[in-house]
Amino acid sequence: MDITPKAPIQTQVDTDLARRFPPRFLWGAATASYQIEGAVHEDGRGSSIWDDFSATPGKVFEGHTGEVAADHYHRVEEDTDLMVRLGLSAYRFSIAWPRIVPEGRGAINPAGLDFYDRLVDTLLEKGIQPFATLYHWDLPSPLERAGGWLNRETAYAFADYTEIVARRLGDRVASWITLNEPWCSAYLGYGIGVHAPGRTDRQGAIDAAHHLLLGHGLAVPRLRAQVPAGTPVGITLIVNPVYGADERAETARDVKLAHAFSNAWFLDPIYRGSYPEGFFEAMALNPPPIQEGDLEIISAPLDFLGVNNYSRTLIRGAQEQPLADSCQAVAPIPNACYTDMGWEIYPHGLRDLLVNVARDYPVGNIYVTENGAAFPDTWDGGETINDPRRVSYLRSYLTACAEALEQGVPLRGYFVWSLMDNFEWAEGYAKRFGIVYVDYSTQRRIIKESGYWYAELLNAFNNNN
Ligand SMILES: CO[C@H](O)c1c[n+]2c([nH]1)[C@H](O)[C@@H](O)[C@H](O)[C@H]2CO
Repeated sequence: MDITPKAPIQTQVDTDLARRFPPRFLWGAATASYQIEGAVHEDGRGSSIWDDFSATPGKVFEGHTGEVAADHYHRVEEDTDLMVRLGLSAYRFSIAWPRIVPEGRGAINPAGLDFYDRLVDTLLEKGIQPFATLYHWDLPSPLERAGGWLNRETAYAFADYTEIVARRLGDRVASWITLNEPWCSAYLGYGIGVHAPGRTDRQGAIDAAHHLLLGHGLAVPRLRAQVPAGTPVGITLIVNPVYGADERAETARDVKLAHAFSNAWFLDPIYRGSYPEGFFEAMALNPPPIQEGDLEIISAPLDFLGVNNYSRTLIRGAQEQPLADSCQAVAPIPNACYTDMGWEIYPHGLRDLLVNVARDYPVGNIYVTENGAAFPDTWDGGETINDPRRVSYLRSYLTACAEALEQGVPLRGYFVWSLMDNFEWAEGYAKRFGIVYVDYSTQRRIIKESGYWYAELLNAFNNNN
């Protein structure tokens, strides 16, 4: 049965592309609590570091905050109906720790659990698999006041929070993701301060990263104890393919450093039980405060790796020995295309990283848990928004996924970022990633051309299987 809405514009139906994906491949869209929910003062929700950061003048574009965002908190029915219209088989969302345990530790807020209970039940009623991320950056403010991820205790608080959520939702959530991109939390939040909590201490980034990883490792067994046997548990990491711009030895050296900084910093402890050799020296920093047994905890076996990828890094080596986080990325690249974030569009990078990660690490299954593009979409009041560049971006990156599958990569699903336009962190609402447009003045949702294209692709896939 063809359930897709008739697109008001003719979108080329990529039936050939759809045919390249195996039966039971999951097709989803992803969001995150602080970016879409709004309702930050409702039903007992506590404050998060992103409430504090966005309220701090100069931190977020034009002082934008997540106070209202896309008002998803009040629009679950409407937004899950949108997911049905798009033909999604899964939906990746994140749970706001401050809604569940407003102080970070201690008292539980029943209304917070009730909200996600309703969301999960609604998704299941509409035939959509819930993929829950436990932490997508909205740390409860009281924990930050106690040191945040610089404080080892936060890792234990995260494990306690995880158990509370899993006890309530564990019987219905299809798959669990502990952390979203701890690299961002650690480096952007504690190292260079462009994300919450806005600290600028590179050693702090190393220490925070360790405690985020420790929280992940502590949370895994607590999750597994509360969910049905076999429920997949994983983590989502940025994985950024790094290439050399030339054949010089210093370029090869710097590519290796940049890979350690971008990827192995987290992949190695999780999947190899140790940090990459020489990494802390290459950062000219001290190792984090590792305690006996930490790496065993951190490398708890997982069922899948969630990969977030949007672009690549191209490196031109510097003569002198650089720090790992100062390797000379090359930009702009002649004849390259860029999204509105200034990220190069390079779909081969996704194929290459999927092949390399599956080869180099025992990741089990892989999901692309985020991939998408920001472009300066505008709405003229019409039935849709023409965003041909996003259609082209998605077609090219999904082709890369198909190529990776054909090379044997155990890719089990793809989540487009994002279901709808939302609060893009320090960029506020200035950057639009959605396949659905949000008119923030009215909260009206308008499916973009890319949304109709994605729905047609999923429908073609369903018709093949
Ligand atoms: C550099 O790309 C990162 O992998 C990345 C990109 N993104 C992310 N991580 C985050 O997980 C999302 O919350 C962002 O909204 C999204 C778009 O910026």
